[in-house]
Amino acid sequence: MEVSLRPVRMMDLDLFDRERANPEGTGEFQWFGHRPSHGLRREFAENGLLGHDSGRLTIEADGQPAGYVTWWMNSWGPDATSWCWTIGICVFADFRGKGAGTEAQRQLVAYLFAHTRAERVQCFTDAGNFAEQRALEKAGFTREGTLRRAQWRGGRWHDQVLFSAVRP
Ligand SMILES: CC(=O)SCCNC(=O)CCNC(=O)[C@H](O)C(C)(C)COP(=O)(O)OP(=O)(O)OC[C@H]1O[C@@H](n2cnc3c(N)ncnc32)[C@H](O)[C@@H]1OP(=O)(O)O
Repeated sequence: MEVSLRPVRMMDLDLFDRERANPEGTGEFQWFGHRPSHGLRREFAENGLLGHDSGRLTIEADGQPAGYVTWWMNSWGPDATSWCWTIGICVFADFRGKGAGTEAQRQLVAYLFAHTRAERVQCFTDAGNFAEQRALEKAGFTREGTLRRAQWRGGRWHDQVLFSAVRP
């Protein structure tokens, strides 16, 4: 499967909404209940979802929109000197398990190191999300540790696993 990342187009927003509408679309580890979509549309109108401190690109697989990757700024100290990117991903249900998630995250890390001065790209995922953990390892991320009871979802707390890639 040919995987690439490209800027989000207006028509992609409906696909994102469709995928965020229920747990089948988001996957069990990303379902946090119903959430508004107007913020995403407002941001799209403002900057095409390519801001200086966050961004989103559409994943294309064999020319079809197949999901999206996101990134946003986090800091482990003063913002000016200790910021890094945290990334997220959703591969649409029909495209999962075919390598798109691995390749999209590999390409996103290369993109962020090429176009920003980040030293670190990090990512956290549910302790039970083995598909994402495997995809991250295949994409070159290193497992750093467990964040205990860090995320509230589905009526209880969930451990998260932290991964990172540092500038080669
Ligand atoms: C940082 C975050 O954003 S965390 C949230 C991640 N997003 C989600 O969970 C949303 C729903 N899911 C998805 O979007 C996708 O399934 C992703 C992003 C998690 C993974 O992308 P995919 O394209 O499905 O993964 P890809 O096919 O590249 O690789 C998955 C790997 O996990 C393995 N895998 C899948 N399910 C399991 C499982 N239950 N246990 C162990 N390994 C598994 C696959 O076999 C494959 O490894 P392999 O190539 O060695 O056989």
